[in-house]
Amino acid sequence: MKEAKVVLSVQNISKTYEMSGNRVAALKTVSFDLYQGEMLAIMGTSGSGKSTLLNILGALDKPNDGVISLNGTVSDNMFTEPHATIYRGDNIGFVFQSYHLLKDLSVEDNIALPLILKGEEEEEISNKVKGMMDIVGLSDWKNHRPVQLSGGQQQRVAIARAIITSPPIVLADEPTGNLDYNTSTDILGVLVNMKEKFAQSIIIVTHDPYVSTYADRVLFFHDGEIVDTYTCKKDASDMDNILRIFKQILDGAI
Ligand SMILES: Nc1ncnc2c1ncn2[C@@H]1O[C@H](COP(=O)(O)OP(=O)(O)OP(=O)(O)O)[C@@H](O)[C@H]1O
Repeated sequence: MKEAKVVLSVQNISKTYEMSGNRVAALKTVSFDLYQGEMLAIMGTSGSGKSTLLNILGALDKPNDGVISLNGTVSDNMFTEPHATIYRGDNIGFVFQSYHLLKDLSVEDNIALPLILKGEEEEEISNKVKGMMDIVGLSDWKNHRPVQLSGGQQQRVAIARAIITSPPIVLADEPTGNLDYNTSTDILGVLVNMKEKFAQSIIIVTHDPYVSTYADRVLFFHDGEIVDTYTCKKDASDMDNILRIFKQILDGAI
């Protein structure tokens, strides 16, 4: 991982919310690099700033301070429209816990949507969607509506839709949060497969230590700060190490 290219560099990001006169420091000078082809898990206690971070990285929310550079370049306009929408469209694929599929569209059309919005040619769209449905194993379900699919199949559609435009970064917020163990394993396999095939970088927010064992690195958040980092060894010790660190944070030992 050391020689890999830095795709996203997050430097001293801070975010404070003000509600009814109360100030909440959701992120306090958070810094880290995301490498090309890396799966980075974000774990942490409730309210530690994980969703806030994901929203900022996806230009859905604006930090009060700090800098984000993409491939070594800082965009001053990243958080203002229309630049934020362009940044998202060119660079980010989103995967959510609750899939966020359009219920009236078929599997095929849900996956095609980002390409249609980008104004790609019909034939190009059709070829890309067909290829993607093969990769995620949904070709036989192409005319189904989301409601006719299992949770795991719906998340496969959501992943296919997130990466159909080949974004360099995928932001996944609890992507297996609604799925059972076997289906979670299946979906994590799809994400790892995608990252290996297309050298994408994935940030995955999770409460589940098992999910984090699929990552290359885990950042542990507490009270708006990164309090520990763990590089996965990709062996049976990962689960124990991740659980131990998380428990120490919950116990207040870190
Ligand atoms: N829009 C908002 N307005 C005010 N406060 C907010 C807002 N969004 C988040 N916060 C506060 O910022 C802090 C961080 O919230 P955030 O949702 O990022 O945490 P989280 O780690 O994702 O939590 P969880 O694991 O419970 O989803 C919390 O104290 C939360 O109450």
